[in-house]
Amino acid sequence: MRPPVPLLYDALCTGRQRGRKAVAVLLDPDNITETSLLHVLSLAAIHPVDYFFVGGSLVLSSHQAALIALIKAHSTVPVLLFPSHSLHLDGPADGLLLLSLISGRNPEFLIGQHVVAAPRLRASGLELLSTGYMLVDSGHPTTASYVSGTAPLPHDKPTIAACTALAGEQLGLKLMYLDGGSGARNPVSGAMIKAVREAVSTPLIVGGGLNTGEKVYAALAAGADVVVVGNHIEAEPAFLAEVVRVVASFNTVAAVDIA
Ligand SMILES: CC(C)=CCC/C(C)=C/CC/C(C)=C/CC/C(C)=C/COP(=O)(O)OP(=O)(O)O
Ligand SMILES: O=P(O)(O)OC[C@@H](O)CO
Ligand SMILES: [Mg+2]
Repeated sequence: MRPPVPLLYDALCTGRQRGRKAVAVLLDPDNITETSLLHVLSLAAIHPVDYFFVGGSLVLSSHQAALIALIKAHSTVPVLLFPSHSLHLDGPADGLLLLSLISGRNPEFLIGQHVVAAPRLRASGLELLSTGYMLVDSGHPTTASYVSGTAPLPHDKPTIAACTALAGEQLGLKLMYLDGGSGARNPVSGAMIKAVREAVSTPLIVGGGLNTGEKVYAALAAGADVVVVGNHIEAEPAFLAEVVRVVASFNTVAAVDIA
């Protein structure tokens, strides 16, 4: 099968070149029902978001494909699978964050899962976005670090994160994702985001514990191109409006700069 045209990746790169910031809402199939999803979709119709990421560290529920179909029935926003395992590939998504957990030293999450998934991924026709995924210590163990059996990057070591991202870029990974983990008590620091931003030229995604407008602002100001918000929108869907407002404030400035 011919690989799909890299529409999502091209849009990310173009957005980055123009200084445009983006927001992704993370929908965890284990924490969302059809009713709560419809509510988020109705809010996103008023406060437009750029991506829906769908995934979770465990995914015990079996309705991931149905949830994605529901998104597709109500929204044109691209859906990217954000799988933590090669078992979590179902649903009519547009693309997939093909994570390699470069902050860890567990071969299963650096290459093992990918080998198992490769034939299915090729047959899926999904746009694959190869992503250097870095878990960062957020003050307490997160499901993602526990499930992957890896130590996260130390919170106060931006240089290690920068070298890790640089190595990932040199290996050909096209996106970098700094993640404090779902529900992180402390989001990734501005110093670490800035260090990674300066080290690589790939688009940079930042998430984990972004539960106030100020934290979203700080991540974007430090150099994130895309912010991901999951838990706090699950708990308080109205937060979506605030996140979108903060992201839009950066894009207004970018538009004025270009004009
Ligand atoms: C190659 C394929 C298809 C899969 C491998 C994917 C890899 C390497 C994953 C890295 C390790 C990992 C466990 C990542 C978690 C990513 C994820 C979906 C995070 C969001 O889940 P959370 O929301 O943090 O966790 P909860 O489920 O606790 O909410
Ligand atoms: O759920 P939150 O804490 O917003 O984190 C989002 C995401 O980056 C986790 O992988
Ligand atoms: Mg979650």
